[in-house]
Amino acid sequence: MTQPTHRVGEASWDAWGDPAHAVSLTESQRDLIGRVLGAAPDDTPGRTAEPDLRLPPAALPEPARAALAEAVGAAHVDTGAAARVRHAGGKSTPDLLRRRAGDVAGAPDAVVLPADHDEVAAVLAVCAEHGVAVVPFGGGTSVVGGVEPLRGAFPAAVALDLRRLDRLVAVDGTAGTATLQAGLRTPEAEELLGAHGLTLGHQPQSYDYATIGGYAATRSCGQSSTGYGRFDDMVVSLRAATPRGTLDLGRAPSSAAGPDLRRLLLGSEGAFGVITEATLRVRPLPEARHDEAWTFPDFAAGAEALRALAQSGVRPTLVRLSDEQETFVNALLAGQEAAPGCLAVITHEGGSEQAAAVRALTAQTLRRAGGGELGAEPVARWRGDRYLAPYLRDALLDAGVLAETLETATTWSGLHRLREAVTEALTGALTSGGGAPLVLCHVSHVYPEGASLYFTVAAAAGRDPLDRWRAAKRAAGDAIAACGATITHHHAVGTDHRPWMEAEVGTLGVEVLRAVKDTLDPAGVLNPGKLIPERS
Ligand SMILES: Cc1cc2nc3c(=O)[nH]c(=O)nc-3n(C[C@H](O)[C@H](O)[C@H](O)COP(=O)(O)OP(=O)(O)OC[C@H]3O[C@@H](n4cnc5c(N)ncnc54)[C@H](O)[C@@H]3O)c2cc1C
Repeated sequence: MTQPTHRVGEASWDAWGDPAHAVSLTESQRDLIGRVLGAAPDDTPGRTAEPDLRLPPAALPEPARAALAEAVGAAHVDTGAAARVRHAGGKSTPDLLRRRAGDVAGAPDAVVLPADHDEVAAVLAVCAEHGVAVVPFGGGTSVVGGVEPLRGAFPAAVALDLRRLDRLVAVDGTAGTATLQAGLRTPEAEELLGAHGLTLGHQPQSYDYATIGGYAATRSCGQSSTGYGRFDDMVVSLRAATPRGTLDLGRAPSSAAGPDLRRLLLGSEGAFGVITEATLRVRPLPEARHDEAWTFPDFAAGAEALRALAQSGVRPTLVRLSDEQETFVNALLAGQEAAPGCLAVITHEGGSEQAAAVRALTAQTLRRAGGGELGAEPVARWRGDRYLAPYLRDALLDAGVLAETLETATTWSGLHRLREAVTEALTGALTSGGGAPLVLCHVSHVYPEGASLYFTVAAAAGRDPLDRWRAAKRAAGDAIAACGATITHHHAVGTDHRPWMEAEVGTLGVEVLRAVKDTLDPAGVLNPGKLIPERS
């Protein structure tokens, strides 16, 4: 059984993905949105056409441009408007709102496309010498401001686009590992691995565009994390270029040789170095997959069932539980009658016998916890739409709806308090004359000790949707911190979560991060303004 390998075209500059997959809302969806949220497209700022964008002239000093051209070849230093606009930021709703409004003033001064590790190292040396900020750019799917081309103290910034690092370097079938270059996107990585009968099993919703290097740099977590693990847990070794030289980290499946320095690069978000390749644990392509949807009377019962499952040691591949509101809204959007209760999606992949055995054990646990089986069909529907859902956000923005997501994680003991607190914060911040927002939530990843909560918010955009979202995000972030939960389970820190980093790791923790940065990047050119809080 192969993993999805469909190819998508170049992503749109002001929307999620391939314009060929753009969707429009149906009349009844529009009607529902108008009635429930009081949203209307006419109330909302329109969309700027690409030819009407006003881009400031590229400010890259000529000696720096010439040195970069020498490092990677003149054809791979692109100062053209199209390239600069497509590297102006990531794919959060605020990113898209800014670009739709024609705000690309912060676009990088050039896009640099190295071919290999040595060229990446050469680019970093040039940028450090000439004082140019350098923003590593994988798929550009960051939703936390991670690829915003901030200049920091420097007059210019370049986006370091890793797309030319796109090779499967080696496969060790005996060890079950594969070495992949950082710029490989998931569909291409899976196609290369599939030819060897292998898979990574990493399936975030940004699957079509995100890259191996981006996953490592953000500690990404795919939807099948229960079975395949988080991305950081798949990493056996890493190679990274830094302004001070190369780091080759990891040489055995496990080691006691001091603190695990791989973990310094995992989640370093381009602030410490540029990951150029990773050796990853891979798995045989699954022989079988069993999909099963379950229903629970309410979210509390569903969460309790997932806790029992996670603590039983039985590991399905994918576990996800929507709350009552999300279950209801998803059914309406699919044009179906909404049943009461909460929907859980569970899948099992692997060898035929193993997948069947785990499925039976899962069913036993969930039945005992009060779950009812709904069969495979709701999962097939969810699976068919899961990589298309982000296109819906663009259609909602067009329809005058502010739609965004955020995520966090905590222990099972704190889960309900966290869900309530974040829901209250978002509802309080986004309730206005137009009505209350919709706040939907699901458990997206489970662990024996706790789970992550993923919130989807929809509200009338109004005249200043950016300002509305900023206030809502601030309220939600404060609520998360007050609950003692993590500010991010898998989206990373970027610019957006920086204000809560000190609460997350403590003052001394921030100092440690600064010390590492000062050692690896003494000029401070790597991805300024991300991850590490400003010195006060
Ligand atoms: C619609 C949508 C759905 C998403 N769903 C998920 C999900 O299910 N799970 C999940 O984990 N995330 C998800 N994300 C967030 C995002 O896809 C992840 O953070 C992903 O890991 C980013 O990969 P990328 O290649 O696009 O990195 P980019 O966005 O290009 O970069 C992210 C950060 O990493 C740095 N970086 C990139 N490449 C390198 C490198 N080689 N070396 C050093 N630093 C580097 C960048 O400078 C930046 O700080 C989603 C995003 C969107 C828009």
